[in-house]
Amino acid sequence: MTTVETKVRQVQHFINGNYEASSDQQTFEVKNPATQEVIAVVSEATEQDVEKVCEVAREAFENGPWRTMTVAERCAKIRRMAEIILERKEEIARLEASDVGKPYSHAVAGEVPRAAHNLKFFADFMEQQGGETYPMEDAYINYTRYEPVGVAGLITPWNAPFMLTTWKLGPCLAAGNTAVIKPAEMTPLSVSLLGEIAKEAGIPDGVVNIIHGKGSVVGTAITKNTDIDLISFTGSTATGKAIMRNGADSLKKFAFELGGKAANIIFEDADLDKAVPVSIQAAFLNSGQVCLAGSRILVQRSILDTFIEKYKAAAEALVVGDPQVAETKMGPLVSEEHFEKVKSYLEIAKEEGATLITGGSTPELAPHLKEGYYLQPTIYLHENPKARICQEEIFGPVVTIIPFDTEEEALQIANDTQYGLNGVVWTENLKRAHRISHGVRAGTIWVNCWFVRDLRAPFGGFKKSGIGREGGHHSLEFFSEAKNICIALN
Ligand SMILES: NC(=O)C1=CN([C@@H]2O[C@H](COP(=O)(O)OP(=O)(O)OC[C@H]3O[C@@H](n4cnc5c(N)ncnc54)[C@H](O)[C@@H]3O)[C@@H](O)[C@H]2O)C=CC1
Ligand SMILES: O=C(O)/C=C/C=C(\O)C(=O)O
Repeated sequence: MTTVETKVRQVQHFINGNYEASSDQQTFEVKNPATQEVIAVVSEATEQDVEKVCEVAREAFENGPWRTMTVAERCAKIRRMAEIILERKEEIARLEASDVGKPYSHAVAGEVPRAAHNLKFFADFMEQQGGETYPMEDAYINYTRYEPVGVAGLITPWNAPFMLTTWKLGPCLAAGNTAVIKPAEMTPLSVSLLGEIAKEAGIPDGVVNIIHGKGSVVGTAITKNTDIDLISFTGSTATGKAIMRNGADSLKKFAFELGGKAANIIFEDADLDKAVPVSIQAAFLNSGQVCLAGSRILVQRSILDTFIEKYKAAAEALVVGDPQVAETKMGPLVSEEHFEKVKSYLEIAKEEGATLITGGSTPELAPHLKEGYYLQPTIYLHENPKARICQEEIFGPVVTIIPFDTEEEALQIANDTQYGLNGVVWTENLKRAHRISHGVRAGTIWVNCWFVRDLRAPFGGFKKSGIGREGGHHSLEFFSEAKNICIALN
């Protein structure tokens, strides 16, 4: 029995407090990746629509009440958004499951509550902010204020649409900016609800705006628009580069959280009872469509056979199926195009001489899922860390085990990548844990755990994994302009 939603939704832009169609009435369809059913018809913006939404957000910033209202009043409204999200969490999680294909159980217990927390956290955090003061003997005193930057373009990806949009919207609003949100065209459903949620929470019209359409058209138009002062983007490294090029003429501020190819390093003294299940999560959560995925598992050779035996059994035990069903641990890939991209790596692995440990084809599925974009959890073993499957971000349920002998070799392999978003280390040796954590060139290192998030901590990537940091005061600084005021005391 499937609980997959069959109603076709109409999704429109949210501009100045109202949902509306595109000026030319163009739309595009969105499909459920588990079944290929059409689940939504979405308005597709023209460049003129983008101009309009940016003007609305600019007007709301310059002349609306948002940036000048008290921080307490602003933050109360943001906290109310968080409450509404929790009140509607089942509905939002159902949408995320039918749009992205991620298990409902994960969305309802993990990502949607985290989305509410993103908003509440930044509202609370903003209220605690102070500033700096620098007295110059008894002659002058300097003090700083943090003021909003202006209009923010928030361009978000398809893998965790609702959670990742609120991760940007929280600090953007708390700091007093207005927003033009551009959700990924493949997964716009949950994010489109943020318009009505903002309105119900009492956020003034024009502060939160949402515009739908292709990245190449709508994303580019937002990036080039002179009413937009800054862009916060999460997505692929290639798109990050395009945004930087297109935003250069208008000299925008950028925060980029881009791709990854994290090393998950398992030393011979690791507690495998913990390392194996967490490394399964790290590889196959959201079908591996996670920028933080531990998709290169570096295993010390002395425990290679034991690790492979346990890891293979755990991967084969994962329930792959209907994202709407409680038992499902892994759903489909997000789209046909992405499915084909991920499958192309199975051919590449064959050509590169990788050893297939398990997976590599479509799983046995219930009849209603036969058209879905499903792939088994797939594990390869490869001795060559330079192979493409060890270097490129596959963004699917495909993981490669790479053996190593010494600590130095592990570090060398871990750092032999263009990416540097995160790394994972499994060892019971405290000194080694520190040594490896210091040696891996990445923005977050998890020791004996993975994807544990404290929203105060800096989050972002080294190398091609990003520019800048999000989290705590890092986010607020990005969404603020610091102003120094110097006062003569005599
Ligand atoms: N969180 C992450 O790190 C993510 C990484 N990826 C990686 O990127 C690969 C490609 O996925 P895509 O859907 O193509 O991701 P993408 O980076 O193209 O899409 C992310 C967002 O950027 C927008 N966008 C696309 N082109 C744009 C442009 N020129 N200007 C402004 N905005 C633009 C999209 O509409 C979407 O809202 C994946 O296979 C995966 O490897 C994709 C999504 C998220
Ligand atoms: O926890 C965060 O703030 C960010 C998580 C990012 C992803 O899940 C992703 O982009 O894949």
